[in-house]
Amino acid sequence: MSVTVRVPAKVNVQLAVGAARPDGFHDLANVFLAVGLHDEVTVTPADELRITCEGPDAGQVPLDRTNLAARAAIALAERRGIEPNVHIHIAKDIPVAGGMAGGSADGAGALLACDTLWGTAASRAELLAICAELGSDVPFSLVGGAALGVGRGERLTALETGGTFHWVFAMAERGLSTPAVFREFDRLAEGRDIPEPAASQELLDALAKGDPDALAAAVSNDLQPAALSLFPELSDTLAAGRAAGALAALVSGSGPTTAFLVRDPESAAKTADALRASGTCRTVRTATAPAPGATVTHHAPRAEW
Ligand SMILES: C[C@](O)(CO)[C@H](O)COP(=O)(O)OP(=O)(O)OC[C@H]1O[C@@H](n2ccc(N)nc2=O)[C@H](O)[C@@H]1O
Ligand SMILES: Nc1ncnc2c1ncn2[C@@H]1O[C@H](COP(=O)(O)OP(=O)(O)OP(=O)(O)O)[C@@H](O)[C@H]1O
Repeated sequence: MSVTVRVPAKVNVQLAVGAARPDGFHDLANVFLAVGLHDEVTVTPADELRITCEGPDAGQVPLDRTNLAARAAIALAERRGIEPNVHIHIAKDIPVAGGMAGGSADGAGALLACDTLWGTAASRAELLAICAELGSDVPFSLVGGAALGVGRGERLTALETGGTFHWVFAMAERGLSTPAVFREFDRLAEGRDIPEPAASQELLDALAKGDPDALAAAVSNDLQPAALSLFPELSDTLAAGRAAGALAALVSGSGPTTAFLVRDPESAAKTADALRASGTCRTVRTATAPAPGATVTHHAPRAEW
């Protein structure tokens, strides 16, 4: 028996960040949009917990119990008093440490895959609670679509989207650590009053209408100055995308992946070509949004030999 789950990456179309809380986290108004770049997580019964990973960034993925997919399997097994004896294979297409919630996607994917494999029948509420324990972005990886996340970003409200949005993503030569970017945000914010984070009504209306021009006018990312401070070369990538005619250019979440909103598939191809030619990034991908959340794509008995 094996189960495969497909899980999307995300881009944050608004990331409003409040002051650091006593627990070190920051309150957010985090508008997530799931995009059509995916990891696939396959689980198969095994003698002990084991992780393998394939894909261009596989070398950077931890294969021990710190992997979010392993932590998800362990969390569910502990709740049911069973052993997490499963082989987890990750086919990784989401950039690692790119600000697109790749590790979170694998956590949500492994959780849904193990629940299906083990027949543990967790409710949606229990799955979401386990996701929130694993990381702030993990609940969104499970639900996908578009959502507003408050608190650490883990308390979600689904959002309406009125159409398909076209995106181009430029992956950088190196990663950025999410905690380091939040620390840089705190450093840059020192001595300033930080307003309570709030979702922008213009942005929610633009999503609901499916209007790319209105969305482009409303996107914002409070972590962008911190990401650019740690990785100044990203300004060149943003400038290259803007010069190619992107409607909006922004850092995705904590970066360093940069995201370009474009009007249609033709503009996506043109912007992607210009970014590739600019020599300011490692790889370039196009994708549409919103994409569905974690989905079981394969659930079958192991082939008989
Ligand atoms: C930047 C985003 O990707 C935007 O969606 C998320 O806020 C980060 O989500 P994530 O990677 O799932 O983050 P977590 O694993 O929960 O936390 C990693 C670290 O990021 C910082 N962190 C994260 C979320 C948050 N609301 N405030 C924070 O300050 C903390 O230093 C934390 O120790
Ligand atoms: N399944 C996983 N895939 C990738 N990285 C993982 C995984 N599990 C744990 N990690 C660790 O998490 C770190 C961040 O990886 P990840 O790809 O999730 O970053 P990210 O996309 O920037 O995250 P986010 O957008 O949620 O802030 C990696 O450097 C790695 O050490």
